[in-house]
Amino acid sequence: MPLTGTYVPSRSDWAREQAETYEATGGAEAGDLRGVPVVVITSVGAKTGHLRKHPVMRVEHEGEYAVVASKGGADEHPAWFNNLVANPHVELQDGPARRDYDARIVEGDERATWWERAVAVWPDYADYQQKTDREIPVFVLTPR
Ligand SMILES: C[C@H](OP(=O)(O)OC[C@@H](O)[C@@H](O)[C@@H](O)Cn1c2nc(=O)[nH]c(=O)c-2cc2ccc(O)cc21)C(=O)N[C@@H](CCC(=O)N[C@@H](CCC(=O)O)C(=O)O)C(=O)O
Repeated sequence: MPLTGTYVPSRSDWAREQAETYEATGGAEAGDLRGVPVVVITSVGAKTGHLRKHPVMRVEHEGEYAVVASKGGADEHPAWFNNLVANPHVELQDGPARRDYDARIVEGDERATWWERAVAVWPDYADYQQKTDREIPVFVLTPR
């Protein structure tokens, strides 16, 4: 059941433009960041209940996806972190395919496995983690 509600664009112009172009073209345009594929997550705002869209790097394994709340190594989580905690039902668009998923934070060995997969796709994640004492959260999205 697709998410319904009012879409409110991100304050981050580059992320907003990438999300909107990606969605409008089924990933044919704005599909990558420095040549590495991205996917677009739609989440329900933890405070507003509005729909929020945020591109993240594509980290996929056997139909599940990792979503890394890195925010470039900032000391605070991205705002959308709170959305996935409060409202785990999200949509993920991978190219033209758009599906519903349940998001959960992973810890311990499971987190280590997914973190390794994420860094293999986007090595900058390791640099982001060096930049902050915050443990960068990893969500795993499982198809509903
Ligand atoms: C700028 C800010 O965005 P943010 O949710 O903090 O997310 C920051 C970034 O993570 C986000 O821009 C990502 O898309 C950036 N980003 C990546 N960010 C990552 O964290 N990981 C990635 O792998 C990643 C890849 C990526 C690839 C391409 C690209 O264009 C951007 C990429 C924002 O839009 N804030 C809104 C609030 C958004 C929101 O979700 N509000 C919630 C409340 C949230 C709360 O409780 O605080 C609500 O509406 O209820 C505002 O201030 O109005």
